[in-house]
Amino acid sequence: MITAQGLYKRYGAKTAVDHLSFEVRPGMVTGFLGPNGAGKSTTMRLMLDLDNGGGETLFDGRKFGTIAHPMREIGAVLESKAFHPTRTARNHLRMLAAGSGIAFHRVDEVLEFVGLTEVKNKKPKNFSLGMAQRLGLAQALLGDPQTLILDEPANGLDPSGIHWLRTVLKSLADQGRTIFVSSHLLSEMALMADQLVVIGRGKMIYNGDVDGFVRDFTQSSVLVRSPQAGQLAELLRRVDGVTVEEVPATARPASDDPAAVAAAAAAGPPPSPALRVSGIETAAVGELAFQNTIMLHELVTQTASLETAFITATGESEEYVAHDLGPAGSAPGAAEVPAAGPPAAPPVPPSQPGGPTPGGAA
Ligand SMILES: Nc1ncnc2c1ncn2[C@@H]1O[C@H](COP(=O)(O)OP(=O)(O)OP(=O)(O)O)[C@@H](O)[C@H]1O
Repeated sequence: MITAQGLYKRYGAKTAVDHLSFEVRPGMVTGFLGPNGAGKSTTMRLMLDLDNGGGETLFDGRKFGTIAHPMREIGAVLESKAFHPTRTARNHLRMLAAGSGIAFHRVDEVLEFVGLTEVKNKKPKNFSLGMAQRLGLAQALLGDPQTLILDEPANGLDPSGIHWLRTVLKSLADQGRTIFVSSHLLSEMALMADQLVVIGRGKMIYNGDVDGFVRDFTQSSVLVRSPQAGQLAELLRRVDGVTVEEVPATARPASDDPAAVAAAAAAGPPPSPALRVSGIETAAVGELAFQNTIMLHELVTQTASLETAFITATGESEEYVAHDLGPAGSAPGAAEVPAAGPPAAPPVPPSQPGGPTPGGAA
């Protein structure tokens, strides 16, 4: 169990972490979320006594500084490439093992576990970000610790690496360990985390279970499909606080397109009309339909995603807000370029997901 009390950090006039208190319980994965610059890394550094600031963090009742061999109790990765520049991956871990009284055979075990056996005699300075993350996790697991604190461990991993990481962290939690992990991959967090600590501008926004976060910051709705949708909509609109929206039917193919007509025929009759209803429980929609002998073809609760909840919860506390990019050449004076001058540059396209990022990591 981690107990953080009143964590606080200022950089000059800026308060990076503003009196944060929370608990991270064993036997589950706790996700640590917040927009860029929210104070996640600073909080993690404070927890591990790597930064000066206010507040106190206890690990199973003890301060980090009083633990004789921290690596054997707390495994942490805060920097993805914080390795010795000239040692091989294996020697880097052997050096750490020696310092904490950990048997050398454990080094080969953890390297095997994270899939780096083939490159164990290579220098990590040449590792990709994903390989560095794996080595970081190997380092954190070296002392078989009860507690793991990981800052963005999925950063740089490929999809199968991310899947593997999720399986590893969940199984470590199932063994009763305490796992505190930050990530910007919300879909991943939705699959991995049981509890969440969400911060914005250094302040606590939410501390509790994942479902509660989505419930608190989004509105769920009910999708109901019925051949008598119009009649049901009328009844629902009479209930206080209920809003009803008609869901447009999927566009039908143009009748003169033989391939589209054949595909539509193969797909069967069009579905009955649907309504999206908010402000009422799913069961109550079903009961209202039943009492009025309205036939239903579908009745389902639609829950918003963790991403939607995150954007709603942290929208006000985003530190870095993007703005629209105008077309190149729209700067003052651009219009005054003489017609005989060089042609204007084409508009800058928006960056593609996964595309190169200036100055970004390889
Ligand atoms: N060494 C420093 N000197 C001055 N300001 C700093 C320093 N380190 C962090 N900050 C500021 O403190 C705030 C919190 O930073 P921090 O890196 O903890 O955020 P974060 O949530 O980890 O962000 P990200 O998701 O982008 O990694 C930011 O406004 C940052 O600019």
